[in-house]
Amino acid sequence: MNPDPNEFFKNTVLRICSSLEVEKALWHSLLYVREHIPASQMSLHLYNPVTGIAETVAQATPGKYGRLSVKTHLSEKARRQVEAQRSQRLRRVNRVSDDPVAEEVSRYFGGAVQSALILDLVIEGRLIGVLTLHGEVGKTYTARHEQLFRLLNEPFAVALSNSMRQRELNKLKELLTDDNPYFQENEEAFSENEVVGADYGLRGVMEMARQVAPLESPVLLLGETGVGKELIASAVHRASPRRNGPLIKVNCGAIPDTLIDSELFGHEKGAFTGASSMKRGRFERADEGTIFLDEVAELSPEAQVRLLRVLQEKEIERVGAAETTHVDIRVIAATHRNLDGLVSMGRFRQDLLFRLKVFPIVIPPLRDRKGDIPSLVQHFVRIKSLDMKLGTIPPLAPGAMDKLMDYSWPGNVRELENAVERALILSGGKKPVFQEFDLGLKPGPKTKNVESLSLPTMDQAMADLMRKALVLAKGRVEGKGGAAEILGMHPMTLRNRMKKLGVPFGKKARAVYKSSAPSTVLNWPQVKK
Ligand SMILES: Nc1ncnc2c1ncn2[C@@H]1O[C@H](COP(=O)(O)OP(=O)(O)OP(=O)(O)O)[C@@H](O)[C@H]1O
Repeated sequence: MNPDPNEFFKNTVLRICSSLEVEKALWHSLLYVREHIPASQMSLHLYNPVTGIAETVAQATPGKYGRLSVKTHLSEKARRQVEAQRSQRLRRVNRVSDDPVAEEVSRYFGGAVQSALILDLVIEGRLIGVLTLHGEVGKTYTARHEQLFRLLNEPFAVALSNSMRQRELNKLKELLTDDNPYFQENEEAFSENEVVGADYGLRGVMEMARQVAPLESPVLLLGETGVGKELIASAVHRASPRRNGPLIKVNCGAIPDTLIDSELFGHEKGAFTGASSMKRGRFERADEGTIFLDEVAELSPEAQVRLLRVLQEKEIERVGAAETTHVDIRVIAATHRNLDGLVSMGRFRQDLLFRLKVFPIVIPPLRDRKGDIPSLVQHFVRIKSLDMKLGTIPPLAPGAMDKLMDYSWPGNVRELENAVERALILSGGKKPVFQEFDLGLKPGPKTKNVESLSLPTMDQAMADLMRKALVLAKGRVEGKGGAAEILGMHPMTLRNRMKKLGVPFGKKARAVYKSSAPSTVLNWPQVKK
């Protein structure tokens, strides 16, 4: 029986308004809609044209409904299709697989052989999301079905838009309640972001940071404690397309083993004693942004396995949850330890190291870039004087800078920062003479707080050489000027050795080698003698 369009519209709107939960409203609507249009499933999607991510947020079948967050990175072809079909707001397809966008989005749910009606939800010319109705196998939709379905644009656009607003509010509420310390950390990271020495002692580092920032590749920051690894991580995030997303820091060494799962992956309500409400983990909080895993070498073997899984699958499982959640994250890891050494001692997983060490950046210690000390001192004097409301920015006492330059700075930039602060406090802001430097700072022994490293093994030295050859060959293994030719080896033998030693090569790695200027070759991690 053909329903009167007005009746159909009115009755569906009543169902949409029957619940504040968009997934329940979708289900009620489906039960009514399928009395007039053949339908086995209805789903709601969002699309972000900047990231190219389509997200399925709710889905209903006659038997069940659910709120979801299943994200699909659309291929280039599908993204072009989204743009091309802007003028055609309703699409009727005989098989879901005939439509490049629907095919990719529904891959996760099956149903590629069903017919479908796909409606762009638009209000005041703005695309809010997409409503999809899946038919039954073998039954195609008619122009009449299309005409009825088109009527659902406005009510569903309003329902989806309200639901998304509510989701944003909940996210903010969570951030402000259970995530307060991280939120503050992030705010700080963004306001104090000047990298002193970017054009001088840290020029090589910043060049590498700039090269890798626009890519999605993981970054591994290596260097002694206090050299500025977190600062560089923040600089990479800010220069990346994810800059508007969160930068979530995890100090892997500071979380007790018993809490690490729930901290990183979150937990469901009632998952264990004390879990009185659902909590999102830090990976989930970093969704559409960057996660900074500081002191990554301190993770327990169990946590390393789970981290590897997140890096491979881009999925996490909250403690006590039956389902997995997709996360869209970029990983920056840091450590002051010698990860290769830890791998050979069996304390760090080799497969995890390969995943993290796609693009290593070594940050040199302060004693190796003394030229940065004057500008760092000036920088810290300025910001600390402002913090302390001294009302003036004091000059250094004569000779103080020479003493600062002579010192070996085992604690690196953080130690220098603290020394400046102490000197300003001692001088009381009146006579800013930096007396403490005269009294306390004697040139120390040339201490190195980086783990003492023995001679490289043959394998380490070979792997290092291969990476350098790949940078010079812009990632090409074979052919004229390729890494095999540079090293005087047969390409097949080189590939086998690189596989064995875990040196990344091939299409994906090529982009990274290509974007590394030959001048950065020397910045690959060196094994110190
Ligand atoms: N190049 C720099 N310019 C300005 N400030 C810097 C620089 N490098 C480090 N700092 C400051 O020194 C302090 C230590 O830096 P940061 O925390 O980034 O080091 P880290 O290597 O991550 O330390 P850790 O190994 O202890 O985690 C911070 O206050 C940071 O702002």
